[in-house]
Amino acid sequence: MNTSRYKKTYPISWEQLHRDSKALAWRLLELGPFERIVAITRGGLVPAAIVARELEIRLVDTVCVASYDWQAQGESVVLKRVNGKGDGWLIIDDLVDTGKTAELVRNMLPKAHFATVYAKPAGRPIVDTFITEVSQDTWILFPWDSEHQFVQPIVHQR
Ligand SMILES: O=P(O)(O)OC[C@H]1O[C@H](OP(=O)(O)OP(=O)(O)O)[C@H](O)[C@@H]1O
Repeated sequence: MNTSRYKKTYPISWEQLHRDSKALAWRLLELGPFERIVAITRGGLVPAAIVARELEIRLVDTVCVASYDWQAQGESVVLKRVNGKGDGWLIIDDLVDTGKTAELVRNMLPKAHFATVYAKPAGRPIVDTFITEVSQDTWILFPWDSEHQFVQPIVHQR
């Protein structure tokens, strides 16, 4: 595991994720209509469900991408594709970081609108719409990857 590129952690609660995904839906409302959502697994699944609910989109597909080098963001492999050019489709992911995943999926569906909830500077140019930017050296800790636990008072954390 290579954690060296992260200096900060940005923990996100379920409530915040819900709120940010709804903010994304509000923005996408202006840019649609979209006939179908393509969620990038696995991180895109929860935001895609929220956006699908808010925009009343009932056609939801998945593109399944696995990166085998957790936190180091090494090679990504497409495990499942969808066919089509993506005209009028909406691709949803939780995060664009280096932009590698987005590039893969954009090549697959060049006409689709690409939206993420969070974006880091390196990946930002490749997405059409996002809500919150975080710095490149921040590790976004999603609610499905974490649980509540005791922490030391901050005076003891230095
Ligand atoms: O811009 P990139 O550097 O490609 O990183 C962004 C991708 O990384 C995360 O997925 P992850 O590889 O953690 O897989 P998971 O969603 O299945 O956990 C996230 O959900 C994006 O798909």
